[in-house]
Amino acid sequence: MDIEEKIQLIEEGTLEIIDREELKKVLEKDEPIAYTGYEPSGKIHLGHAVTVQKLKTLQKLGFKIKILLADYHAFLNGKGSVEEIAETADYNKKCFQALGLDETTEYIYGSSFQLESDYADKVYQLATLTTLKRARRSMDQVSRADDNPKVASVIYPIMQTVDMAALDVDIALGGMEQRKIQMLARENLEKIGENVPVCIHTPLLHGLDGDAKMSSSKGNYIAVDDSVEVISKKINKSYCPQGEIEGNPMIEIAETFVYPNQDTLLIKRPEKFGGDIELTKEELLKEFGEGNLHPMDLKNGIKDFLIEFFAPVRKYMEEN
Ligand SMILES: N[C@@H](Cc1ccc(O)cc1)C(=O)O
Repeated sequence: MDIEEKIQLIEEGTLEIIDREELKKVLEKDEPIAYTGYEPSGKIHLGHAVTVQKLKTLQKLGFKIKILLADYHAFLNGKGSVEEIAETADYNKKCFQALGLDETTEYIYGSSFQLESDYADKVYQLATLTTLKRARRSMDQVSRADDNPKVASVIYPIMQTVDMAALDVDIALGGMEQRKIQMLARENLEKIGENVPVCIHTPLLHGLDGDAKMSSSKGNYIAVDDSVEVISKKINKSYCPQGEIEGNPMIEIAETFVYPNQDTLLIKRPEKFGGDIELTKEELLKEFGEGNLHPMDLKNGIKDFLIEFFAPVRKYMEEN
């Protein structure tokens, strides 16, 4: 595969790559490193699966993958004690493995290197170079709104920046909510003479309730290890207005998980409602957008897809 083809694969389903020219150089390296950090979270859900899917693509292209289980970051963000968070991190690691990242994937706990003197030295350097305003602003979509923010909230983005140097990454991948932190990191790493990674951002999924963001704290997600019954129940209840494409979580799931993995979506219907149909992405968008496909039918197709798509995850979680 030539470099242009690789870039196209990486670009598919992303919102932005900063920047494309730098990515070309990274792709010429022998074993480039890509990373994503995750605050340990009660459940690993479809939102997380968006970046994991992209990491799998990068892995197939020869990247070394590092997954940061960002325990100290979760602690700084008020998610519990470091010990509690470490336990959640172990469970998350198993979920990532179940999602099909191979054995070469490295899982790294933040706390395993974030106390080292070299690390601390870089944090202090960046603390002198970063304005409070910019650090705070970078956290807008990562921490909950707070009228009286803690110092922790400005240490957080600085540490995320130093992670990139400490883990020696060529690509920093994250959802669009990470954008302000990642852009700050690019500027700051350059200032302290560190390698500046290419930043790649993937779209955020709407919650099943139609909320702007799928998130663990809102409970509006499908977890990758949800049972068949739970998937069915959640999909049946989810927001899916007839004829509406924008902000429709069922359409988003089709675009993000169905079509990158298969050409058509099978929708089973009783004969009296027209019988089974198989739709390409273009057909689905047209039929649903024009109001010709009933939300219940779309939901059934998505439900059947997700049940099958995550069957290997449920199996892995049971066996391990
Ligand atoms: N900020 C990320 C977590 C993260 C932490 C440290 C990093 O180096 C990278 C990512 C989140 O919101 O979940």
